Amino acid sequence: MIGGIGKKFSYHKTGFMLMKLLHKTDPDIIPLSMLLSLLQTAIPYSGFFLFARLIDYLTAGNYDEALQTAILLTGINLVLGLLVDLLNQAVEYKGKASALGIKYLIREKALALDLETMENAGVQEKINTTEFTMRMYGGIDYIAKCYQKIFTAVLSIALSIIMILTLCFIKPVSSGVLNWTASPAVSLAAFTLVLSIVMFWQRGIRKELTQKQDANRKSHVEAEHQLGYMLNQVFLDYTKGKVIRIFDMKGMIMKRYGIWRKITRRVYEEMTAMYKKSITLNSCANGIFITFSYLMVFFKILAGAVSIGSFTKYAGAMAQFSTALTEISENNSYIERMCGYMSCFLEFLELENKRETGSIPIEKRLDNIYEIEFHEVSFSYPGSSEQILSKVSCKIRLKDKMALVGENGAGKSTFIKLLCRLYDPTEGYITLNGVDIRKYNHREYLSLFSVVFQDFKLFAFPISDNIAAGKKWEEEKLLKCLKQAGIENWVQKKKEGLHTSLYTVNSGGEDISGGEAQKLALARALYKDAPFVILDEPTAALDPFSEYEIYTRFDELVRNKTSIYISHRMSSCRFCDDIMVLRNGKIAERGSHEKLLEKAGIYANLWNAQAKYYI
Ligand SMILES: Nc1ncnc2c1ncn2[C@@H]1O[C@H](COP(=O)(O)OP(=O)(O)OP(=O)(O)O)[C@@H](O)[C@H]1O
Repeated sequence: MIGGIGKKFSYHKTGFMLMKLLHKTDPDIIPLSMLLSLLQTAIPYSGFFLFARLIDYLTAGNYDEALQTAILLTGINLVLGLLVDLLNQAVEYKGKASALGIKYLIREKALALDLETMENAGVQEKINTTEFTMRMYGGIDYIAKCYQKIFTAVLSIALSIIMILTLCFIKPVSSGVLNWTASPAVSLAAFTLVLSIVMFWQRGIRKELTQKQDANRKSHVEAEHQLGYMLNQVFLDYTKGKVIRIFDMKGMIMKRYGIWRKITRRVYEEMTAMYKKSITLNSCANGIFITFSYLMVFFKILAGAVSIGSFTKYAGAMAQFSTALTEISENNSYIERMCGYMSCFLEFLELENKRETGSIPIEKRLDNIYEIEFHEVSFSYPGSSEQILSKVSCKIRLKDKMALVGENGAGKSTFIKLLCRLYDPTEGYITLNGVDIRKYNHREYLSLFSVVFQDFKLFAFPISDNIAAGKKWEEEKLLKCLKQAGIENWVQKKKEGLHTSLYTVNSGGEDISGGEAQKLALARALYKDAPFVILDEPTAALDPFSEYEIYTRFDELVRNKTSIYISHRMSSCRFCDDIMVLRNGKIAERGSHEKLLEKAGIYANLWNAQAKYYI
């Protein structure tokens, strides 16, 4: 399932799978948490037994034994308390470290997935939901903590049931009405009845809470996502500051922010009211059970079934039982809330890379004889019915300089995305040297292309990492590519040279102009030295001199390679051997510059329209 916040897994199945994942990242956490639960349970119960004994010794006047019991009680409490503290810290620390490891897993998967899947709105929603949940409510370590608390509560319940049943079955020694009220049959029946009422009540409270959480989930995630966008990419993104000021967008931005803030506030208020209600109702259920417990023990003491010292033991066990029921109910609600969100994370991890279908390696050819052909290729973007390309068939001629021309939105960039297999055709297929490109190993196939995208992206990393794309770089080759792109002098003037960081002005980096950035993007494409060079509007931000230089060096830049050039500057297309004109999703015209002018069709119209302004 790709789209939306799904509920593919049940809450506890999600929880179980998350715990498995946590166990994989650190196999110690779960055993340590279980040990912690055992110790946490041992503290109150050892206390109940020893305290009961202490009171009995005191009431019987056995002061020596009373003193020994008091010392034992204090010692056990001290040792267990210390161990619980140490274990708690270890589990907490390990949990946080694993949560970071799991965050790393998300980022690694996001980079490994194919672009088509990552662009899908449903997938983005899954990532947003996971990130938001971990930020707002804690990560998988928090869910593990809830499970640990539930485990402690279950242990506590098991011990208290044994004690309560023992108490129920102890027969009174007195006669009359007390004999009847404290009899095992009545004690058992009363205990079962009160327990059923309390459990039924708590189940109702939890169900209502879960329904409310489910209803609020979608709007909550969307509102938080919008607020996150406003905060990180509008208010704090100084590069948008000039547009905001020139177009006086402050009012509009604050209004939008206000709307989303109102939605989040409403969600929080509703959830807080619901939590308050559930805590109050749980406390009432708790109160009923504790009152019943005290009465039962009280009757047993009056009927002579147990000693006065046993009051603390049995009443304590019953109070523990009731608290443990509430703990289970509350932590179950937290788990349901978290797992409701975090099931998205598991669905995201399950997504498969659509591009990892092929395995044929790409033949390494020094002669660069790679021939690509489109066979009746049609394409619509996922989720859209609009056909961007329709039954396009064409061969990209070997080592030609080809130009792709067409009006805005004609599908030129889409053609390139299909060629590089960032997307697969909806119909038809593409071949490389006669073999369907889906059969090739995708990473190897991608290595054939060097592209300067229209929206080329540089990163706030050093220039060297931007150009060599993080690979081990050779200085000489790097400088040569920078020179070919016309930006070598600019880089050499920088104090840090190739190590200069881009954009991070606040921490010693360099802010760069649009044209400089485009030249660096061109240098990156040249450094890759792939057999296909694709340049999508590569000179749009360049000044006339720089553009002229690139054109004159174009032959040298793409020598011995197949190149595809996309530009709305028609004059640049004349350098190309083959021009393809796209219109309405089809190849409307194809030929050399001279041939297409002669044809007096779309290309000639585009050429003449532009030529008019340059005469
Ligand atoms: N990721 C996407 N999802 C949906 N539609 C898209 C996506 N990318 C592009 N389109 C649509 O596909 C059509 C072709 O876009 P494309 O970018 O291929 O055109 P182009 O010829 O390169 O345009 P331009 O000359 O303006 O750069 C456009 O209508 C565009 O809105």
